[in-house]
Amino acid sequence: MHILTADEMKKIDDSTSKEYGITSEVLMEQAAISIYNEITKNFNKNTHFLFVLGTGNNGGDGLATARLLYNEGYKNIKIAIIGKNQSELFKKQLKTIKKFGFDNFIEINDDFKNHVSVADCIVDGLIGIGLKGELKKEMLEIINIINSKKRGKIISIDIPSGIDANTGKVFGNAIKADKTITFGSYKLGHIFFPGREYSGSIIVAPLSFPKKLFSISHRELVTRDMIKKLLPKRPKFSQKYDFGNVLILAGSAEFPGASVLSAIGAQKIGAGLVRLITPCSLSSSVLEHEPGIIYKSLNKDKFSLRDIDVISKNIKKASVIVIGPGLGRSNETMQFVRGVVENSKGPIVVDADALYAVDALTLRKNIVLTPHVGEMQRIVRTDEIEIRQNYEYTEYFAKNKKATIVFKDATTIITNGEKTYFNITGNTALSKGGSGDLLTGIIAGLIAQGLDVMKASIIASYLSGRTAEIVSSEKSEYYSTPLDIAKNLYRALLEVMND
Ligand SMILES: NC(=O)C1=CN([C@@H]2O[C@H](COP(=O)(O)OP(=O)(O)OC[C@H]3O[C@@H](n4cnc5c(N)ncnc54)[C@H](OP(=O)(O)O)[C@@H]3O)[C@@H](O)[C@H]2O)[C@@H](O)CC1
Ligand SMILES: Nc1ncnc2c1ncn2[C@@H]1O[C@H](COP(=O)(O)OP(=O)(O)O)[C@@H](O)[C@H]1O
Ligand SMILES: [K+]
Repeated sequence: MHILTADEMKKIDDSTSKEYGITSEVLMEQAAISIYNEITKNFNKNTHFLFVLGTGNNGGDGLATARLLYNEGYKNIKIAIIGKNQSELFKKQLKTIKKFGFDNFIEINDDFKNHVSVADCIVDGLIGIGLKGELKKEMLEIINIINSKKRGKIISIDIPSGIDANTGKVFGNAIKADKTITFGSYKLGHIFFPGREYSGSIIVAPLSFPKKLFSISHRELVTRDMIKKLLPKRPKFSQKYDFGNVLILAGSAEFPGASVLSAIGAQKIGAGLVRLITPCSLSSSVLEHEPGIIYKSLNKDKFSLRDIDVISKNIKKASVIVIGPGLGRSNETMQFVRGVVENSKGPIVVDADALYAVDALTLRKNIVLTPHVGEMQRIVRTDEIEIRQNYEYTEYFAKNKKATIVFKDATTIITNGEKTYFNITGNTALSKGGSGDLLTGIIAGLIAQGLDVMKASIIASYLSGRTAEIVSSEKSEYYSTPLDIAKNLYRALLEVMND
């Protein structure tokens, strides 16, 4: 499913109307029917509704929904309208609902708090994708009152009012919805925090937008369907060399565990051969965890440039190289990273400490960088909030450097600067040292099986997140560890395969 900016949505709306003759009035009626259907699934005719509406088309959707409910015998409906500049469609909807005999409009006065507190369901149609800048004071006060409500449900039309549809940023404050019903496709504000949290559960009502118009966007949500299509095939008439050879250059005396998780990740996702080379011997044997891994230590503290000669055969044979997890950041090691990248033409996953060498590397499309927030911030040299909420930085960086980036966060961005995918599986079970090392191994294991770096990164992000959800539903987000995720990867895999 594509993920849209507010402008892209407006363009699609425009083309649907001008090129296909399906007018905004028709789309608004469809939007209202979708909201009506959702509401009537969960509430009955005794429900006390309060529609809190702005005077744009988001408010227009609200008026049309209230009218549909009223017409079907839902009599406990109140409508509060905030604002002066009524859009054309809003004006029409206001006339229409009055024609149906509805007249229970309430004022925003001292009684408003009581109306809010007695409502079983508040429908928020204050502002949709038309939000401009910081909220005006009056709007802010109304949102504060609605959010302080102790009981009942809040349903937002299109996007919680106060959330920027392009970034998920909160402008002053925003409605904390239990559910959001949006139209056509997700907007970026639904999938980036804090907007993602304010949206509650999200329902996408298709309306009559022609599907092909959505290709205006180069951004997509990673879905189970997508993963099912992308998973590499495992033909029966094959052997280990058909599933690739992963070379992992990782670890140091200080961080022995990271390399093990990467190796296990590559092995568990189905790579034919996984070879782990660490500078020093690991304190706990990788072989105890996964005897199938081929393991060698160079018996030294850390990697340095001259080790390239020792491992050059392995570099040549590898279908993909992982470099970075637990490597350390000494100058010698950074030279080693550079040497490995220069000595290989194949795909490389550059992670963790190896990301410190990025400025000195000549990147290319089949090199994937997998920074977390701190690493990304350092690479693009901007502050944390900016980088977490501005996917365009990441896209620009990928394009500029001609590399593929997996920017790991609660919403992960996977981009080569031309196409961008957002993964939203996962939870705080992954907010633990080692989750990224595991992810890196899974990405490499998929590249080894013949996928390009984008596809491999999409699948790996989805599967590690989904496995975290499955495992933590039994063991809690506190208890689940990266090793638990690695050992349960099969469950997310089977879920996708059997879907
Ligand atoms: N696109 C589609 O395909 C379809 C779109 N549809 C619907 O249309 C919606 C978009 O409608 P839209 O463009 O009229 O804008 P909208 O979200 O109502 O916002 C404008 C209102 O917000 C107010 N306001 C803004 N900023 C503010 C601030 N900072 N602080 C305070 N107030 C602020 C602004 O007030 P003003 O600035 O004018 O005083 C005005 O009243 C979309 O979300 C969806 O629900 C559906 O019908 C189905 C098809
Ligand atoms: N709250 C969260 N929700 C979803 N995914 C998360 C969350 N926190 C972390 N993750 C994921 O967990 C992984 C953490 O990676 P990273 O910070 O590099 O770990 P490490 O370097 O310790 O191995 C990333 O894939 C990230 O997207
Ligand atoms: K809204």
